[in-house]
This record gives sequence, structure tokens and C-alpha cells, in this order.
Amino acid sequence: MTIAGEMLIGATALRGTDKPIRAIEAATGQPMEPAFGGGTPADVDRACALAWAAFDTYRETTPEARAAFLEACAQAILDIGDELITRAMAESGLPRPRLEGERGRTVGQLRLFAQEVRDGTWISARIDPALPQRAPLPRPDLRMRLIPLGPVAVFGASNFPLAFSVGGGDTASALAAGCPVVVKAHSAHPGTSELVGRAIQSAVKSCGLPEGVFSMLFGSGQVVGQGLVADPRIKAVGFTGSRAGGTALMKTAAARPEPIPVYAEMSSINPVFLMPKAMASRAAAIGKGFVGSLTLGAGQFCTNPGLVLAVEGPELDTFLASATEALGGAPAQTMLTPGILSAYQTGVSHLAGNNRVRKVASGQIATASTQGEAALFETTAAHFMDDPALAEEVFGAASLVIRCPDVETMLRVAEGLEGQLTATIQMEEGDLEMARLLLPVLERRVGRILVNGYPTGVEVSHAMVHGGPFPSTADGRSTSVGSLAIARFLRPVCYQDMPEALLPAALRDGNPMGLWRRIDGVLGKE
Ligand SMILES: NC(=O)C1=CN([C@@H]2O[C@H](COP(=O)(O)OP(=O)(O)OC[C@H]3O[C@@H](n4cnc5c(N)ncnc54)[C@H](O)[C@@H]3O)[C@@H](O)[C@H]2O)C=CC1
Ligand SMILES: O=C(O)CCC(=O)C(=O)O
Repeated sequence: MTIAGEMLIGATALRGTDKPIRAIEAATGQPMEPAFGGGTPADVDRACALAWAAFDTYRETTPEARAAFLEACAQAILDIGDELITRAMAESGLPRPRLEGERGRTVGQLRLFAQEVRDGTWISARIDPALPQRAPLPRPDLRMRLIPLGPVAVFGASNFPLAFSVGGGDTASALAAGCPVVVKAHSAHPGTSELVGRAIQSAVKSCGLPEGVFSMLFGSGQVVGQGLVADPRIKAVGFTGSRAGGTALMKTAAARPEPIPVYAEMSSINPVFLMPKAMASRAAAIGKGFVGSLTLGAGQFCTNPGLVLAVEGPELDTFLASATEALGGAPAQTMLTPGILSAYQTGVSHLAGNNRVRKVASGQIATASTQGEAALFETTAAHFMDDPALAEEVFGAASLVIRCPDVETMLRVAEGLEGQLTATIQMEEGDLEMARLLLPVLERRVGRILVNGYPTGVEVSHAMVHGGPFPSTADGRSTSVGSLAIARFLRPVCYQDMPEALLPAALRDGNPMGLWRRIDGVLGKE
């Protein structure tokens, strides 16, 4: 497939006329061919107009048609072949096995949403039949279903060029819900974006859908990003990136004459709680496993374990010695972009320059100026609670260990944390009592609580929650991964005393779609 440096607006491909973008080869720092012209306000307008024009037709496609489209997107992405992997490797610096795995996750995600659409449970059909004889007042016939919000602006993430990008989870869940999508591609991987974008564009065509179901623009955050979020035809936003970027979009969305929801996944330090009995039985193994998670993908995961809490004592020393040894074997890794590397180095030097923080260990020294070195720091619970800067995300393979005098202090530190995507508890049966105290604290702050694992590597499934209270996401009532992500792009509509001829099929008598429906509160298939 050709990478032409073109944006995809509906069925057309065109070169933007705003300032061009070039991918930077992550490993060498050299600009890559071709140049990608940036989008202008006129391009934003055209993409949004097409998306709006497509909405009413697309949202009433049958579940089967929409599922077949999602499957066609998955197949078209696979059909790109190895070019997709090699281009993504060059643009992101991520290794082949990781990107092959990520492609599998992307395709699997689209297929999971296809299944979800066919299943129809997401429509949440409810029927409260009329009660004309009810006294003192009769009840009208009430029927409810969820409908899609409208066109969605999706921001591709730098750190997952496939699974959280042009054809990633936000796009898959919005398309599954029945929402056309306009993607603002991330400038870190424009070639990868164009390849995936063309695959989705071809699926729109082969499935006979209106062209505005999918568009993809390159360009700056200020022109294309802000332009999309401010456009009145865009009805929701999906974003993964920085706290500054996400909160800027939240402000724009809230300031519109018609404010819209923003589902931004932003910063998270993903605390790991090392419980005393677990430490007594396997501190060294935990240290090794922790470093594996810390250094995965050069630490460029929003689920990266950036904070570790443990009680002072010889077990903590064993953990640190084991982590130090493992880090000593961890090579420096190419980071995604010069900007992300520089932000990482600044974050690490702030920690190193804080006189209440001690550097415990480092990864291997960088052999190229594009690489980041892993780093482990420690401080005390008192210092941590005294200095909010220590709780800021350092995006990359850096983590801070908090020495706590006792488990009660661990709880107090947990109480003071901001919202998180994940929290991890390393525990044994003897830690149950303590874990029981910690659990409610974590439930209030975290989207996913895991035991005896590591937070990186999110499963795409029905029960997954990849979300959490602010600032881990803009809206903690949702998940951006797993089938429940579809719910972000739906809203309920109730039809009161509607003649059968006007009712949508999902709510008609006789259940022509064979859906699970709640009739007078009781779930069934009648
Ligand atoms: N927690 C997480 O999952 C992630 C966090 N990050 C953090 O973000 C930093 C920068 O990485 P990027 O991926 O470039 O994230 P970013 O937030 O700077 O950019 C992401 C996307 O949003 C757009 N954007 C940013 N600010 C905007 C604004 N004010 N208005 C409109 N659009 C805007 C950008 O053009 C880009 O397309 C990293 O160093 C890291 O600290 C990055 C990726 C994932
Ligand atoms: O841990 C994962 O698999 C997902 C991480 C993620 O969502 C992110 O880094 O943006």
C-alpha cells in the first residue's frame, strides 16, 4: 500500500495544505519520507460535514451490517501485511514482537466489538407496557433504547500506534455504537496512521456505507484537534495522551454552546502495594517481576507502575536489591519521540535533584541519544505526602518506592493519591486483613485493582475496566478498553405511546431483533 502523505476525508485522499509533518525515525532521530500536509479548518469542516451527513444512515444500519463492517476493518488492517509492522517499528521504535502483538490486539478488538454489536445487549431495550386501568393515574406505554451520540473525534495515542490509534479502541467502540469517526492522527506515526486509515476507508467502501463514516486528518493540535472538538457536529471525544492535552480538550468541550463528553485517558502512576507477608515470602521475585513491568515498552504505558509502597525492613531491602539487579540487566530503550524522551529526562532529573529522594538504581546506560534509561528512586512516606510533585507521572521507565513505617501509613498514602487507572496488591493469605482495609480506599480511586500481577498489559474483554477517576481519565464512569467502552458513545431515548409503525425494531412487539429486553423490569427475550 502506498504511503502518500495524504489525509482521508470521506472517500477522498488529499494532501493537506497546512504546515507539513514528517515522522521522525525513532531510533535515529532522522526525518522520514514522505511529508504529510497538515489539515486546515476547511478540512475539519469537510470531514465533520460528511460525518454528520452519514450519521442518520449509519446509526440505523442493522447489527449484522455494522458487525460485518468492523470485521472488514480488521481484515483490511491484516491485509496491509508486514509493511504496517515495519513502518510502525520505524516511527515508534517499538520492537517487532510488541507491534505484532499490538496488531493482534487491534484486530481482536474490532472483532470483539463486532460480536458485541450482533449480541445487541448494548441497546439495553426496556419496555414498560401501558397500564390503562392503573389508579389513580394510568401508565403510558414506555419503551427505551440506547442510541449513538453522533460523530466522534478520536485522537490517536503516541504510545500505542495501533491499538489506541486510528483503528484502535476508541474508533472501534464509536463505530460499534453507530457513530461516524473523525480521527486526528498522532504526528509521531503518520505513515502507520495513513496505512490503517486507508484500510478503514476501503472497508467503508466495500461495505457500501456512507463515505463520512470515517475520516482521518493530520495536523496540529491547535488547528485540527481544537477545531474538531469545537465543531458543533462532533458529539463526543476519545483521547489518550498527556494531562495538559486532555484537560485542554475538556475545557474546549465544556465551553461549547452545546458541551459534549470528553473521554480522555491521561496520567496515572499505578501504585503497587507490597504487603508484609508477600514480602516475607517472595520479596526478590516481586522485585524482578516489577522491573519487567516497569521497563516494558520503555515504560511508555499509562499503566506503568510508577509508585511502589512497602513497609521498612529487611524484606524491602531484598526487594530493592533484586530490582537493582534486574534493572542492571535492562538495556536503555528507544523512546517514541524526541519530545517524550525529553519530558522523561526532565522528570527523572527532577526526582534525582530532589534532596528528599534517593536514586536506588538505574538501567543500562544509553548507547544512542534517542534512548531512555530506566531509573528507580526511593523516598519516605512523610516526604511523599509533603510534596505533591512526587506524585506526578513521569512517562517512561521510572518509579518511586515509598518507605512506610507501617501498614497504616501505607493506607494514609493511598488515601492521598489522585485517581488511577490501576492499583496492584502483592499479597499472601496472611495479608487478607490488611488488604480488606485497603480495598475500599482503592475502590474510591482506581478503575482496576489487581492482585499478584503487574498492571501493564490490558486484556480486551467484557469485564475489563481501563478507566478511573480524574486525572487518570476525564470521566471515571467509563472504560476505554473492553466491550463496555461502547457505552461512552450512547444515550437513552424513551418512546412514549409511540405507534408500532414508528417504533424502532429493537422495541417493537414480538421482538423482531431477538434481543434481551427488560419487560416491566424482567429480563427476557419475549
Ligand atoms: N498516560 C498516558 O497514557 C500517556 C501520556 N502521555 C504523556 O504525554 C506526553 C506527550 O505525549 P503525546 O502522546 O504527544 O501527548 P499529547 O497530549 O501532547 O498529544 C496527544 C494528541 O493530542 C493533541 N493535543 C495535545 N494538546 C492539545 C491541545 N491543547 N489541543 C488540541 N489537541 C492537543 C496532539 O496534537 C496529539 O494529537 C508524554 O511525554 C507523556 O507525559 C503520552 C501518551 C500516553
Ligand atoms: O497496559 C496496556 O496494555 C494499555 C496501556 C495504555 O492504555 C496506554 O499506555 O495508553
